[in-house]
Amino acid sequence: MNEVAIHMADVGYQSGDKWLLQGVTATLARGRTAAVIGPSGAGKSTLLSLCNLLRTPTAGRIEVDGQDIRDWPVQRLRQKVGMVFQAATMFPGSVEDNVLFGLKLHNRPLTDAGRLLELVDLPRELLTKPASDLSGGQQQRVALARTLAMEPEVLLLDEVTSALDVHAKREVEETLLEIRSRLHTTMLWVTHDLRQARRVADDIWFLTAGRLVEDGPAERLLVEPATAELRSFLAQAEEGEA
Ligand SMILES: Nc1ncnc2c1ncn2[C@@H]1O[C@H](COP(=O)(O)OP(=O)(O)OP(=O)(O)O)[C@@H](O)[C@H]1O
Repeated sequence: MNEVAIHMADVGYQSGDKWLLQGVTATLARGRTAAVIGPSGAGKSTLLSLCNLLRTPTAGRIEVDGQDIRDWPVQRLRQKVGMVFQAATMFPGSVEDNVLFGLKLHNRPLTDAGRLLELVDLPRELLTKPASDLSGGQQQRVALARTLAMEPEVLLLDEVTSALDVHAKREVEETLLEIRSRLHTTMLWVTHDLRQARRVADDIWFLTAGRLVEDGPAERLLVEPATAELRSFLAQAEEGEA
């Protein structure tokens, strides 16, 4: 197994005549979590969407496990690199139908959906309930269980707690951290919440205006940012927290 989970080399993404990302080069080692931070519109979601080919990079290359993602069969890539979004989408049907959705779609052996629910701290009694009856926090956990059913090695998390109230946010965050320590999942975690980034990140990727301005260990970047851009971003975010 490759020690590098994700490697990006000079990655760019163009939409129309606008480059939404340019010259992104970064490496995420297996088992680590990088918090992707930066101002609104910096390209954070775009960067995530390139990693499982929801969008195709216009320039450069992205490797997962040492292999160019364009060489992966896309279903295999998406099984290996799972994604969870800000607003959990529940499919019509029961919680169980939702948890097993990906496995059925890919004709994979069905697993114990109750065990997956327990992994995300939900009681298995919920399996038979209509998914639409659950609270936002519970739906986000079901979305996570649905992704975990595919046994991904990498999780792309796009503001997964930002639609939740403070209590549910901390709970879903804790669940993710437990999953990480149990399954050693590598995570690329977009967040607007600097406090959350401090709690969860091994590494920081700081994007602004489509460029990766700084990346490296969180304990260094969050304490001694090298660039004026990151310094000013952190100062503003800290002001917002006060
Ligand atoms: N398909 C598209 N075509 C053109 N522009 C787009 C497209 N998708 C996103 N954008 C623009 O690209 C830029 C980057 O968007 P993106 O959603 O990746 O940023 P972000 O850092 O995740 O922002 P936020 O923190 O607000 O979610 C924004 O200016 C956005 O308006």
